[in-house]
Amino acid sequence: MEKIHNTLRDSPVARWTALILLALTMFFAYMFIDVLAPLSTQLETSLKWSPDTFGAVAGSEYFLNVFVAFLIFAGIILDRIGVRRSAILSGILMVIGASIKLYGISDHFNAGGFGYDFFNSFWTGFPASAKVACMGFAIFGCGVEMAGITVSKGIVKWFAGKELALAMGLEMAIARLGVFSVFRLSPYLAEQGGITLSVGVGTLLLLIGLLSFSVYFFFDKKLDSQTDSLRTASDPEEEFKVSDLKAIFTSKTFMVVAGLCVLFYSAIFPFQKFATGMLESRLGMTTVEAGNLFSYFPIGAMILTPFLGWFIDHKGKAATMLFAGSLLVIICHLIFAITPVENFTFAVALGAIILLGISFSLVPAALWPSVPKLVDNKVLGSAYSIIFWIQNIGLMLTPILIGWSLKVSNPGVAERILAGEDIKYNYTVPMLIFAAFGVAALALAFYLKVLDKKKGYGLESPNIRK
Ligand SMILES: NCCCC[C@H](NC(=O)[C@@H](N)CC(=O)O)C(=O)O
Repeated sequence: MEKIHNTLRDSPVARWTALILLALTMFFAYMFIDVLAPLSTQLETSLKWSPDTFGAVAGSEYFLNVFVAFLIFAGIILDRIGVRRSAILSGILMVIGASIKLYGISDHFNAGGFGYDFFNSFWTGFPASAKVACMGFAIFGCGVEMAGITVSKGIVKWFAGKELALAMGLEMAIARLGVFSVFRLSPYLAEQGGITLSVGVGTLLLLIGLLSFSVYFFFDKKLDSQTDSLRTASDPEEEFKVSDLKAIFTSKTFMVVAGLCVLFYSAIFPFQKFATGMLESRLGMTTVEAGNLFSYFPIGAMILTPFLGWFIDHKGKAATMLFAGSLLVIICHLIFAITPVENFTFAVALGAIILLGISFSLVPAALWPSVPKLVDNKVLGSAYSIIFWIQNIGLMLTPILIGWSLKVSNPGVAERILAGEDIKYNYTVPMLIFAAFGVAALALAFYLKVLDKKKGYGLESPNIRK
């Protein structure tokens, strides 16, 4: 009897293999997200992308998700068609979007290739290459965010009641390894064969990611068929209805988590896009050196996140971790913002980057496995999609705000760089803005702790109950 009731998720080999397949695609996806991040200086000289153009391209990843509310639809689609089909759909979107972005920055397009004249004929202050890159990145953004919620729901499907936070922590660790790799690889590839080579390799890797999702498809199908055959007539699967979403939008605690998420991540992901430029400016480094230094950030997060996930599974304390992580992000950004030039040494920068890595482990490790404690499983895909959607609004606007603040707090610098002068931006104002996001996140983390205590969601309790 014991054996008959086992499904694929009860086999550690099967469920960890499923995790690796999902995480591998996210590894390549996270590489692609930041493939241009360490190349801001080259983009400014070769494609005439000023900081605000660079910020706009970075923010375009979220454009369709936010304004067309694609993410909300993606959550509904996920809850309706299930994890495996949603995974394939998201993988295809990522490959299409990446290919368009690749075309936009290619020499072929910029030498007057197909569509160049059209994209060069309007809003001439914004380069044609950036317009096409934005279009491609917006489509890629639909794919990567859909993949993110799909993978989260997939992990809950395989690991609920088991090593859920550890599995999510490992998936994020593998994604961080992608960010680390791209900060090393992208400047190197750009040096060898130009920016096109960096983005070209990133696009090719996304194809491999799509293949990995395709293999996962069969694991997921097998698990569903086993679960269906175990389900009795008296215990049918709960159908998802769009009206169920009301419960999510009206939950105060859920909205506090979503608010904390957008504020915290706005202080992290957009910072990643500007960090290399900031380090180049503050430490007088080359792009490659700054990229190498900053690559310790995702590595720190990569090492710590699974341990913290394990801790949450066995000991709990997720709400406390959200508070501690928010506090750390403020300290780090203030170090970057206000440490006087003579004290801002390599060691100080490295210390702040490591602290930021710890912060970036604490919050994600605690936040994502807490969501299933707040909502019903049948709306879990939609719950993740709503959090992502709110988060995406911040992730889209923040790079634009930071790029703009960098430009206006450094009057005339962009023009002097374009004229060939070797001068640097001052990053004080942008870094203070990042610190302010941290302060607001800390306030919400405190409120969440209060709410959890009052309403007993169990955010401080372990996931695995003995
Ligand atoms: N299984 C964990 C899923 C969330 C991971 C989280 N990513 C995001 O929040 C993305 N929406 C951000 C993005 O795509 O830019 C993370 O910590 O990486």
